[in-house]
Amino acid sequence: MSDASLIVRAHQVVVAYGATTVLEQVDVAVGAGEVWALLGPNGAGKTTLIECLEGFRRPNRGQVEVLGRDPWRAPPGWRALVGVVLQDCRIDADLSVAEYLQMHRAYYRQPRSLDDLLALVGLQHLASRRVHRLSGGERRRLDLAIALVGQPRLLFLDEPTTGFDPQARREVWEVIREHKASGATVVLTSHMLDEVEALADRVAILVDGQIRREGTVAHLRQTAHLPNVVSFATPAEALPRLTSVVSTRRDAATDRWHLRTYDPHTTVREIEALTNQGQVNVVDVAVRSPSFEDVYLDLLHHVQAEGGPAHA
Ligand SMILES: Nc1ncnc2c1ncn2[C@@H]1O[C@H](COP(=O)(O)OP(=O)(O)OP(=O)(O)O)[C@@H](O)[C@H]1O
Repeated sequence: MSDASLIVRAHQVVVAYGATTVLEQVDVAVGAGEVWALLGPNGAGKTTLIECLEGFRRPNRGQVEVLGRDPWRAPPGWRALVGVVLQDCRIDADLSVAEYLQMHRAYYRQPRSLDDLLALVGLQHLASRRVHRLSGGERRRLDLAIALVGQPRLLFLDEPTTGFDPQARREVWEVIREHKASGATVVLTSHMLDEVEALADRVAILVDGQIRREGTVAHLRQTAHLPNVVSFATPAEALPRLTSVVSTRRDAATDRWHLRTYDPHTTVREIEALTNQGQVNVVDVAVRSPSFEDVYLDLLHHVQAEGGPAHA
């Protein structure tokens, strides 16, 4: 990726709070139209890094360039190109949803229409509701609408769907995908791994102030190399040995076997063969690949065991 195509670039960024260094020579490169997700345990330094990219914090050392500018010294026009949904947006104003959005629309030369914004986040029916009377999830939707008022080229989303019901989460994912489809770039921070898997083109894992793993979800899955689980129900209390299986476990309460395997196709064929030979009577075969949460936890475990920095 050439530097010219980068929307977000950080080079050797260092941030310290007093004597404690919380970001250690962090590099970031996010291209136009990408959804880049930043993961990491509590206290890893994610918010600190994102604040540097948003221009709310000045690194002690290193360079940051976002949309071609140093965010810390960027001109007012730059901020209009950037949308931000913070983790905890407190809105104290005694305004209705529509009035609040209108107030934000006034900051932009070419804002989205009010109707468009309300429809985008599903708040049409609450346009006249006082903002302070919104539920947590409804307020979060308003936060997203505010970030999208100016049709930003770069959108920062910090835990964007906290407090959303499952249907609302999917709707917001669609909004984010549509925004990306319009050519915008998204920087996402979330502890919800299904959300990250659904949205992110690339994922970076920050641990103790260093990006220790980075890549597509598929790449990280391969790196983790976790087994699949083939499970099925059978009254049989013992199974013949299957060559493709790493380990087996029987759940006596449900008469269900769980077989860990790196080659689920072969395992399923081996089970079919046993059934055809009349050796066991197997029903309800299911194959489960590791979730992205399993993958993340496994990578984190390895990173923490390694101690020092080691990029995947
Ligand atoms: N203003 C501050 N002064 C001193 N220490 C701070 C300050 N802000 C954050 N820290 C510390 O810096 C470290 C990184 O904090 P940061 O908020 O960036 O982590 P995070 O990865 O966003 O965590 P979380 O997932 O819990 O939101 C933490 O140990 C935190 O306690």
